[in-house]
Amino acid sequence: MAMSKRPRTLDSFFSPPPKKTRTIDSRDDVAKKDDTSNCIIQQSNHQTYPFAIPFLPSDINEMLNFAPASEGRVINDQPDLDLIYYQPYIPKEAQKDLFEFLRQELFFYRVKYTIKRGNVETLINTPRFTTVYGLDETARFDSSGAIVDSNTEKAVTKGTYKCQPRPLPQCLDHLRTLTENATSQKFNFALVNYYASGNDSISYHSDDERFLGPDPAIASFTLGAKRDFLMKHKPTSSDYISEKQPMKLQLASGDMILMKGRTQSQWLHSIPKRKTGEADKGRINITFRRAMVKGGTENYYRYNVGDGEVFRWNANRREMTPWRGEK
Ligand SMILES: O=C(O)CCC(=O)C(=O)O
Ligand SMILES: [Fe+2]
Repeated sequence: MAMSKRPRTLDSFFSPPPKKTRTIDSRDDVAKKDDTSNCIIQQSNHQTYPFAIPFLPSDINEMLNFAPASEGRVINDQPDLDLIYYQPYIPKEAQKDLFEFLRQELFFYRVKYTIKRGNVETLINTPRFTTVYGLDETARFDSSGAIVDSNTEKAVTKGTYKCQPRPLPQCLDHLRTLTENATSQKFNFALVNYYASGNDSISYHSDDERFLGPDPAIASFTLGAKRDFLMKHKPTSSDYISEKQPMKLQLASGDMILMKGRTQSQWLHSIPKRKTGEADKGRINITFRRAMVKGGTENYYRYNVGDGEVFRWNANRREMTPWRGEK
């Protein structure tokens, strides 16, 4: 991770055109000549990406050197609750640019899947845009973008994964490294949600899947619109107040909440639908997590990429539109 620690200078973005396209970083990160402006665009690419994702612009990158922008506040005054709330984590000057960069440059999905309750199959339309990058601890991407076993370093055999895992693009990998350093936690996945309006939401759930191991730490970022984040204790025989009266955090752009300890095993969280206003500006949520086994990888791609069409932000129409291979 030497690359992400060194502040990148303007030079590496606007240097003379190279003789030929050359590989800059591990995986398929490449420097490409942009014919219109005659400058070098560094981008992350991989055979699984619908399109390449530019590196973080150098000004955003430099502003992120000042993250975390505030000290984390511990919230553990309720049974089993264990949070650190950075209000904000992303410096003020970088919040809007980072939000707009990620909304413009990432590809998203609107995942549909069926669940079976007893004998009835129900079609679920995920009420938000999603995307995911990463691989569980049993494997990693080598410098060519191939998946290799973490222990043997040998390429995993075809069919080891049913899904098609994707490496984190540089822009998310950089934020991951910063977050790891600030929290002393390790992460191998970035899940991204885009809530286009108050009609997009996530219902009460906990991220307590076995593939995360016991008491997982999850770092959760907000960019863009402010949204209410509700938390309530799971039902117990102790009848805690927090089982019925949810706690409300108004997550604002740049905020990060680290959920750890017994938070996932004992609490539920949600982003409820909202009628109008602020939410229509759109909100990005990024969660960094650490999946321990292959089942985690399969689960994350199934529910955050799925097999439907690709969406991309359309700056003219100011909405996510189906992407059909232009650019
Ligand atoms: O959007 C958020 O803040 C929460 C997202 C979330 O809980 C999840 O993706 O598991
Ligand atoms: Fe969650």
